[in-house]
Amino acid sequence: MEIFRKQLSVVAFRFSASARRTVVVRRKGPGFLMKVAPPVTTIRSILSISSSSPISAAAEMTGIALESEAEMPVALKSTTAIAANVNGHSNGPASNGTHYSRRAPLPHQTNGHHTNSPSVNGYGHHSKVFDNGESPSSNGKWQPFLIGVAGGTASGKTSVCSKIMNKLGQNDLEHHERRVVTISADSFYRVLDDAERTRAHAGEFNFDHPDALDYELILNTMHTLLAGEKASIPVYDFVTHSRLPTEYINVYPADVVLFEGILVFYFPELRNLFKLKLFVDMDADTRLARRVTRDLKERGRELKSVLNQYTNFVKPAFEEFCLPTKKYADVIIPRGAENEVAINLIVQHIKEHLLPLASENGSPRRSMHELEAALPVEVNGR
Ligand SMILES: Nc1ncnc2c1ncn2[C@@H]1O[C@H](COP(=O)(O)OP(=O)(O)O)[C@@H](O)[C@H]1O
Ligand SMILES: Nc1ccn([C@@H]2O[C@H](COP(=O)(O)O)[C@@H](O)[C@H]2O)c(=O)n1
Repeated sequence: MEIFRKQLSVVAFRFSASARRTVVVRRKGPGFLMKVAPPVTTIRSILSISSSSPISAAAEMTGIALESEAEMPVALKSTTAIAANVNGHSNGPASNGTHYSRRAPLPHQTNGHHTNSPSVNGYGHHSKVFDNGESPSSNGKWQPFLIGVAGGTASGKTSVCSKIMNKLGQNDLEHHERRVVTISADSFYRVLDDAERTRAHAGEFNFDHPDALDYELILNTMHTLLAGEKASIPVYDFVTHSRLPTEYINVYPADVVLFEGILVFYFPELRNLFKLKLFVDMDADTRLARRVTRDLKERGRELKSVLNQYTNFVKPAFEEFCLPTKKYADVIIPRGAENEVAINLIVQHIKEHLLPLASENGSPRRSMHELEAALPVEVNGR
């Protein structure tokens, strides 16, 4: 059993779709790691997982031992800010015009075994088989692993994505080096005509109906990213209910794309692009309270209009269009971003998809070692 020594004081766990057991390792003071006997608990007490999920299947077989410690709270950002932050640059004419077209290797890929040598698809390490044994795409070419994150308004979708990014150490990387990006469906509200905009300012436009979104642009963007190309997406302004006219966000090719929004599971074609579907679950009272606070503070709204909009549109549309899509989720995350255990499980799952697998002996374990050398979360297992 090999123990990995890392700087962060985080309890971590090892969970693999192929693993049959889990070992928990806890840091006890600086430089000392202690193996603790894993209390076996059922994964369903931590998060809900639909029976069709690969995680579920493994968990059913496994009996997962988990422990968690409180972490520093993450900075919670507005959805648009997250999209801009994660994806890099608001590279409109006013920006410095820096464009990145190719990802840099991860630190562990420069140590000999996984150098950045070009492959048939031009993405170097991307031309690998995933560690769950599946091809990364149906035709054998590399494709990003698309993850959908749905949930009601203010349920914590953005915060969950932000935590995932933080735990994967992506926010500390240069934008062009990131292997995971988050996109928000908020970037894709369609352009309104004058009459619609007037209604929007009066809180009388239904932004929670699927027709409020520019679905064509969403699909085009997803297909662009799946083709491994850079996509440019609008920057949305919730104060004016419109796209910023001269700005856009460049989304660079990444291994994992998180796409979050209230209706991302509503459209069948979009839904079917997701390899993993997460639903962030939070009670309606908490969501309303958070939405009021956020909309007054960040979206330039008046209390009366927020409450009217919520009663007339947000709540009914949630029940009609969003809630029924919960059944499509592979993983349901109760309590949103507070649910460290669920988020850690998802992070672990993503890490396994980030791994370049084709190591010399083809062992996923060796790839895990490499990833742990590159990512700031302690993981041990086997
Ligand atoms: N655990 C939490 N505790 C307190 N406030 C939270 C928590 N999670 C999210 N929030 C706040 O609630 C609001 C909505 O969260 P966010 O993650 O943006 O949700 P969504 O993306 O689903 O709309 C934000 O203002 C955020 O700061
Ligand atoms: N101009 C707009 C556009 C959208 N909304 C509301 O945003 C909500 C979705 O964003 P979350 O971050 O809360 O998931 C949705 O419920 C719309 O009502 C808006 O108020 N104004």
